[in-house]
Amino acid sequence: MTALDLRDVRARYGARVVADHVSVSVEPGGWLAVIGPNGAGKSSLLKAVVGVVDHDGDILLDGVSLSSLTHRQRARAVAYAPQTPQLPDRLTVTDYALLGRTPHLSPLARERRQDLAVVSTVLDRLDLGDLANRALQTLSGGERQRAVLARVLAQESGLLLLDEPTTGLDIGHAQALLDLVDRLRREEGATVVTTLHDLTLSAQYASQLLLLDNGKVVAQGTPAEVLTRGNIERHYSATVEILHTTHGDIVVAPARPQPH
Ligand SMILES: Nc1ncnc2c1ncn2[C@@H]1O[C@H](COP(=O)(O)OP(=O)(O)OP(=O)(O)O)[C@@H](O)[C@H]1O
Repeated sequence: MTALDLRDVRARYGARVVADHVSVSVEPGGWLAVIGPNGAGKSSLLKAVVGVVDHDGDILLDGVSLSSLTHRQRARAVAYAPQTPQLPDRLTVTDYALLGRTPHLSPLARERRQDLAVVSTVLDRLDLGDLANRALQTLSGGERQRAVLARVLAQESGLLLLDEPTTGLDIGHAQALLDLVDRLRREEGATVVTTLHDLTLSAQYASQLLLLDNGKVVAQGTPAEVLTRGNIERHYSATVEILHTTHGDIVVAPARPQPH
């Protein structure tokens, strides 16, 4: 169970600030979706939490500053799936997912039976069991995407940072993946932060949204508060309608502008 607090966080590349004044709290087991147009600073904000992009301000995990954790403590606490991971193509799916167990092993130790069991369960949950012995380079785009998630889930961290986890997945696999993450959140108390371009999915899975535009927080709150037609038209320059499923979930539908 991990609570995440960002207090006036600024993510920057040298002097170039790409996300500024970000303050948000995610309760243990909560799901925050960071949304916004291309280049808004979403990935950079996630990378600041992982520690691979410089930041100012405070990032706290259960009240403890991330900067005070050792590399190994951070690796145990935070699991991260980048948007475009560089994959070691020759590894099999199992060996790649086992890399997620590294923070749990003592230095130079080999993985234990227990680590193999964790990986095997994760692969089954992600519908990758049949591909366990295949080399990554032989997988389809969506299968590779799921292999990346397998490594992340095998890490069994309290905080999952997933940058565009549904990119390249068909609607069924996207839904299955988000459902699985949602189950980990509900049953095991994992705290989740995702970036998502699919606003409908962000509304249906996240409890809280943070809308970034050009590095600034322009809206934050529940999906209903953030996903208004005005906000989306203003910040994405898109024409949309906000609809609802029969269960009352928000659907953000592109509405082709009518010719005059
Ligand atoms: N390594 C880097 N060095 C300098 N600037 C960078 C670097 N990486 C990203 N940027 C810039 O930071 C800004 C935010 O990029 P970021 O990738 O965080 O946006 P994003 O909201 O995730 O975009 P997208 O939806 O297109 O993935 C962009 O202007 C980008 O050009």
